[in-house]
Amino acid sequence: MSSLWAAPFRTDPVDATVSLPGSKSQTNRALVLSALAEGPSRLSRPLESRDTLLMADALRALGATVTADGDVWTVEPLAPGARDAVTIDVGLAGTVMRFVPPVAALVDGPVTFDGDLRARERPMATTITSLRSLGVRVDDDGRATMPFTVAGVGHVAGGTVTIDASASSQFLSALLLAGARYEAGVDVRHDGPPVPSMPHVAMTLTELRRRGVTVDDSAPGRWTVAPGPVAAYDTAIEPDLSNAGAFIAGALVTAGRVRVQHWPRTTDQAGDRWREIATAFGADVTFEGDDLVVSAPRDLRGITLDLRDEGELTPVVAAVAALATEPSRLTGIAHLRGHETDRLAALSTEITRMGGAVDQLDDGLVITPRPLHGAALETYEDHRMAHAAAVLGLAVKDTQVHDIATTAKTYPGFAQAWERFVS
Ligand SMILES: O=C(O)C1=C[C@@H](OP(=O)(O)O)[C@@H](O)[C@H](O)C1
Ligand SMILES: C=C(OP(=O)(O)O)C(=O)O
Repeated sequence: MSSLWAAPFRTDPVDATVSLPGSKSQTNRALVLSALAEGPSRLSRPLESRDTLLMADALRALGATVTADGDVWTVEPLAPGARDAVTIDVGLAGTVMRFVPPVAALVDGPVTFDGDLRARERPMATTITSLRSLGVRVDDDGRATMPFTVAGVGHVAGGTVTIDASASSQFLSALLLAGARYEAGVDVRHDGPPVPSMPHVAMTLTELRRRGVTVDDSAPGRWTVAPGPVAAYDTAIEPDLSNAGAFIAGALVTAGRVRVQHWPRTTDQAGDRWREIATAFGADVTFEGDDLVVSAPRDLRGITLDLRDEGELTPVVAAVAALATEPSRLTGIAHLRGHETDRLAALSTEITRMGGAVDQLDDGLVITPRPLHGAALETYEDHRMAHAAAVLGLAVKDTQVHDIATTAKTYPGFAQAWERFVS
């Protein structure tokens, strides 16, 4: 049995300032590209969480060095040469399970991938088949999921590959991140329903270009990475704007106010869409210097949103929608069924458990606000379901949350930060 956390509840408006840990997506891209680079790179203010520590360990297992000195990490790239067989634990991290196999293909030695039980259920077939198309041997005993072994020989032919990245943008980002180090680079074409989470692909392109890699994304559905070196690069990681969502939501559901420190004015992060989402619910959203300030009205409007590009925001958006005054419709998010859990089913179950009304669509949710009552909410080893539960509990008395510690995937200390935020 997992432990139960009594979610803080308050009836008066929150008025708080928050400073967030670093972006998971930027930290893990910086780690991968630094491991593939020509010399040492430094990351300042990286996120130190389960997903990024798993990434650092994975790259160490492949021969990179990652050392921490305060809030600066230094990465020495992979060294060439034959390596003993290793097994990499991906945990439940999509970025580790999708980004590391194309890097492992460059290593001379077998690398086996495995992770949490749920990780074996997340879509992985595209990683395996795309590597095979690029000339890499992958042994999966026909499973098309973990555990599988990438039997690298120290170099990868690369070239043209067609994938269906509609289940996860990470399949595409993964090939682009490693592609410059393949002999022919990579020329990736997408064939299938739209690729979700396109801001994450834009982030991949930005990070590649910062490191001197030539990427062509001028043709729709096609991305070409020229073969060549990846330059060493020192980078400062931005605060994680997706994780800012819980705190913005806390202000929204209490008619309160939150100041999020150091919100970047230009960013590839999907979480930047919180500015538009909070506005759509009826909040006033402004920049004050470096900070974003969100002030919420007493009654929240319902919203109609396509969240295909920012699917990871859905759990917290859904929690706010359940506390609004009008129904909300969230679409474009069929791929969430392959996230940490089936998030559409999980949100429907948990909001319904509190007395709410949720209709599942093939690609989304319709949430109709109803008076909610406290309940013990499940979190399904999903950090963002735990954030959603904390937001619901802030507005609904006697809410308990199973396994709040699952937030350590991207935000160790979330429960303490939340208790400070609401006090
Ligand atoms: O590349 C990344 O850093 C991510 C891409 C997205 O994955 P999907 O495209 O699978 O949604 C996002 O949801 C995930 O949290 C992080
Ligand atoms: C989908 C997510 O994570 P992952 O990187 O494990 O895919 C997420 O953080 O919402």
